[in-house]
Formats: sequence, C-alpha cells, structure tokens
Amino acid sequence: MEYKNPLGVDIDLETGVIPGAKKLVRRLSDLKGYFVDEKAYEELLKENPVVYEVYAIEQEEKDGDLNFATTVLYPGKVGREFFFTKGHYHSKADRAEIYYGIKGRGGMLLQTPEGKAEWIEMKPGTVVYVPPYWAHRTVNTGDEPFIFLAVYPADAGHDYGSIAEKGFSKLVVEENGEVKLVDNPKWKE
Ligand SMILES: O=P(O)(O)OC[C@H]1O[C@H](O)[C@H](O)[C@@H](O)[C@@H]1O
Ligand SMILES: [Fe+2]
Repeated sequence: MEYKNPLGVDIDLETGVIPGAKKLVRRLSDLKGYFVDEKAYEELLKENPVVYEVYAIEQEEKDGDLNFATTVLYPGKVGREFFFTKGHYHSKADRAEIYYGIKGRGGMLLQTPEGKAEWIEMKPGTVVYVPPYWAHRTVNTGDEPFIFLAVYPADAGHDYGSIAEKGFSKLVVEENGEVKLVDNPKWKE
C-alpha cells in the first residue's frame, strides 16, 4: 500500500492565500452573460476588474479523497447585482460540500435543479453545508473582500452548464442600501 503524505498549511486569514496552492483568477470578462444588466456589464468591462481568486489544493479525481480551496471574492456590483462566483452543480451531482466564512460579509445562493432557491448569510465563522444536488454560488454583499474556505470531494467536479445559460432563479441585488433577493427575469425552467 502506497500512502499519501498528510499536509498542514496555514491560510493567511487576512488575504485568503494558501501557500503552495494553485491560483485561479476570474476577471469580469470571464463572466460574460452572467449578469442581468448587460449595459452595466459592458461599461465595467472597460476596467475588467478581478472578481475573484481561488487558491486550491486539489487531489486526483478519486472518490473518498478531499479537495479544499479558499476564494477571495472582491466587492463590487454590476448594475444592482453584487459580484458573485460563477456557481455550479457538481458533475457528480450527489457530492456535498462545506464552506467556512473567514473574512468579510456575503452569502451563498443555493438552488435545486427545479429552481427552488435558498439564501444563507455568511460572516467569519459561518459554516454552510451544501447538500447533494444543490447548485451553489457565493455573493459579496459587503465593501471588503469576502474570503471563505470550501472543502469538497475530490471527484465532485464542476458543472457550469445550466447556470452559465440561465443563472439562478433569484438575483442578489442592492435596493435602497439593502440586500434583496429578487426574481431573475432570465430564469426559465
Ligand atoms: O467554480 P466557481 O463557481 O466559479 O466558484 C469558485 C470556487 O469556489 C470555491 O472555492 C469552491 O471550492 C471551488 O470549487 C470553486 O471553483
Ligand atoms: Fe462546489
């Protein structure tokens, strides 16, 4: 039997950086079609800001093993919509996931394939359990980077397809200085 070596790493709780992790950067241009206000999107695209960064320690895609990653989701809005991660189902749809809030304010938007949505607020210390089959997207509703850790099965995979196409059934927007969930006009079952 070949055993893997255990690993301990210290997350920088101020920046979210995991030393030795693979870094992924998503700019606004990587999120084409994701925000409802296309005019506001095109306008902000001139600056093409970084929307989020992911620092991931990933294993081979085998069942039983675990990946983990931090995400640094920057503050900002496209029109009334707060910056968010793309959001995905798992390719192996029955795989669950755990998120843990480290810094900043935000929340997670989850939904079933039928479009039943749930919103869970997140702050430092919040643990969110993502059950099997639920799509999940994180949203920064604050004015500083929203940083969190996620732990997920190594064989879960990312299925972006249907979210990329029609999004979530709800949008997370700012209305009169408050965070509101409203119906997504682009959502069709
Ligand atoms: O993949 P996205 O929906 O863009 O979310 C960004 C990332 O968020 C977390 O870090 C998850 O653990 C990653 O699996 C995911 O890739
Ligand atoms: Fe996931």
